[in-house]
Amino acid sequence: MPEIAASEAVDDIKAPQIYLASRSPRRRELLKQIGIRFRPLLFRLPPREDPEVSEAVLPGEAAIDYVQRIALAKAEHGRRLVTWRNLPPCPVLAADTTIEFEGEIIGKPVDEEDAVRILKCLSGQTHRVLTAVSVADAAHIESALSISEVRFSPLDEAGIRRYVATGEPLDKAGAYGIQGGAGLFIQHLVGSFSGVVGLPLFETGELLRQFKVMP
Ligand SMILES: Cc1cn([C@H]2C[C@H](O)[C@@H](COP(=O)(O)OP(=O)(O)OP(=O)(O)O)O2)c(=O)[nH]c1=O
Repeated sequence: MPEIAASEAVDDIKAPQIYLASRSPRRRELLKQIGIRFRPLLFRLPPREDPEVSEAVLPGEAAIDYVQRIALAKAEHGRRLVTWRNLPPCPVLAADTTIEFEGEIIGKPVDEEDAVRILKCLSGQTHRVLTAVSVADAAHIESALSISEVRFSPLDEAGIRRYVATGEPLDKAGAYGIQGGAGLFIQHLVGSFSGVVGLPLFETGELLRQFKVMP
């Protein structure tokens, strides 16, 4: 995990405004973009069979409920870590991103073939990207939701396979990164670019103002 180790050194600052309960390099970059001083709480990946926060979908759960439930659970987990580690009090921020297509929830691909299957589904179609952000301090927890519509151009199998071979889709909901090579696939976006990347900056700013982190 050199990516995490590198940002660990850069972001583990002495006087954070918030704690970040996320391992996503995209969320770290987006927080830096708006000048928030944050201290990451999560470093090494938990074992797959024992995740810190279960991301299993409940039977019949809608994407809009799912994404908000998981963002809240991640923020609550971060808040517990602050208590267990006896860290100075600061709000904790967490987020979750998921894709909704034809009523189905699409998360991260399990492997390359799954990424190919997902991208074939999204090809030539419009899907929704939902990102929920939650901020918690000892007394409160508040959340915001960003929903964007993304239209993919029709993709051929060879193009999909070339993209999947880059490795970019594997750690991303919907098996693509709008901020990366998949930018070539996006015909139309209605909503929040930063929300699709994993942290909607407008909604995040509003939440951070509620917690007096930003003026
Ligand atoms: C659709 C899309 C998703 N993504 C990413 C954002 C999220 O990091 C990821 C969805 O997985 P998440 O479970 O939301 O987040 P994560 O596991 O990466 O990080 P953490 O739980 O530690 O905060 O997909 C992109 O980077 N670009 C895109 O265009």
